[in-house]
Amino acid sequence: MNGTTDQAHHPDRVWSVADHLDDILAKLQLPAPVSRQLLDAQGCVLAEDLTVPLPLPPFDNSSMDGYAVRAADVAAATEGSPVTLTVIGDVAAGSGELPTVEPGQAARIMTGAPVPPGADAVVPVEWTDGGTGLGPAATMRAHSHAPQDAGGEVRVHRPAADGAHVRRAGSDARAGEPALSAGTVLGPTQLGLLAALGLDTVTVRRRPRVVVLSTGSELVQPGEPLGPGQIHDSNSFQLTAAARAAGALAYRVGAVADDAKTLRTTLEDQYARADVLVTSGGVSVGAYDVVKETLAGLGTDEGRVEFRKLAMQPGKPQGFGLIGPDRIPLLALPGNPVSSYVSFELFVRPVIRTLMGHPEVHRRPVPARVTASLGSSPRGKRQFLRGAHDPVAGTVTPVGGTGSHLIKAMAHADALIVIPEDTTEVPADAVVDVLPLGPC
Ligand SMILES: Nc1nc2c(c(=O)[nH]1)N[C@H]1C(S)=C(S)[C@@H](COP(=O)(O)OP(=O)(O)OC[C@H]3O[C@@H](n4cnc5c(N)ncnc54)[C@H](O)[C@@H]3O)O[C@H]1N2
Ligand code: MOO
Repeated sequence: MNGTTDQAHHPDRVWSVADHLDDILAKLQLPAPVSRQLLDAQGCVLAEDLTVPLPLPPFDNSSMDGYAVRAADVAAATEGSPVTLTVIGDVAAGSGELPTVEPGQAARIMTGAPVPPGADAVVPVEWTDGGTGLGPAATMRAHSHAPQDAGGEVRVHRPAADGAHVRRAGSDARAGEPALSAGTVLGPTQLGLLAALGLDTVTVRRRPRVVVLSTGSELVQPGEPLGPGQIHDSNSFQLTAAARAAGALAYRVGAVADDAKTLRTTLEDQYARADVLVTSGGVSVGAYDVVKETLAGLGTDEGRVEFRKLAMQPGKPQGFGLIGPDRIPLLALPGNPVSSYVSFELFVRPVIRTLMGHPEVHRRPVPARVTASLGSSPRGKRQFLRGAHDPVAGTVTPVGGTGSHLIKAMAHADALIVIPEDTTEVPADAVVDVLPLGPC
């Protein structure tokens, strides 16, 4: 705040979900694209338009094991009156030197092998006697057992039209045409295409490095016994896993006690490896709400974190700012486990997706019919309930109640049910928006 009347940042302002999110996204700076080896780019977003450098396939090749022939030679072939051709050799996949097929000749050819000069069609081996003289063949004989089949004669029982069983050079992709456009998420098939095009590296947006730390003197690591008043730190695991699922490289820092100095030095230690900092806990109005105390009091050189009230439930108290010399975005989420997870979905996930250049920044809402009454919802707040979504039936069933401590119920839900600010009752069979929480 600048001391004058700044309505937008007045401490009493109640922020809408959309305004808080817009403010966060507007302050992000996209990192420069990087070059990555293909498999290191999996799941990343392409940062440049790519052009096909060479045709696919690079040369005319056979789609069948059989005989490369001149179509005119076999036009009259039938089983009763086969056409006999002289076999001039084998063309295997990877063959460099190719024989020329003259009239009356055939070259035995394997799937993927280049169609030799002179030939304009391929007759599958099943339409021939395979060189055996014994009627229709089911297969070629292995070269190691019957090397003589690379020569001699073959009887062709059926005609093959010009171009039959030939995969033309460039029939998949022509040199110079677009291969993939910037913004494409690189999955297995896209990486396969890049490899086929001969590219070994690709320019992508790098995955943001997200550092997650939880705060609270009551927190104990899983695996440790609980003392009086203690609970296990679940948020840092949940949020780190959620950051990974969103596409980030996420690092979990153990829970920090409610001590301003420790929190500050712990955060400073993370500056070098963080593109985004996420904290949980310590943001409400208690006497030990150390995140708020520490970050709200940062000097201007250290950045500024603003603590806000949002018109949402759960997730009312939120902090956001840019801190440290590199002005790293920091999102301070509320400590209640459901609140921190819902806040992650609504605010941190879009940050990660924006930084990685992802075309789908937001979860897409889908309509669903509620199978039971959702009860009352606070007026003026956007409420996010947990639900089990059945996309086939188009229904959603509430899981657990509204309490933001209900960790087990959340683990059994797969969607958030969104109740708009102006809705106060949702009866059974009403249609609501749900946000499915699937992997993409
Ligand atoms: N007088 C008021 N009290 C509270 C208000 C309010 O407006 N006035 N807001 C409530 C709301 S809403 C929320 S949400 C919480 C937010 O609290 P904090 O962010 O300060 O979080 P803590 O107090 O540290 O913890 C809250 C709750 O969550 C548990 N917790 C915290 N961290 C973890 C963790 N890593 N793993 C598992 N559980 C965690 C903690 O033990 C508390 O039970 O404030 C309300 N209070
Ligand atoms: O907003 Mo708190 O997040 O309701 O529990």
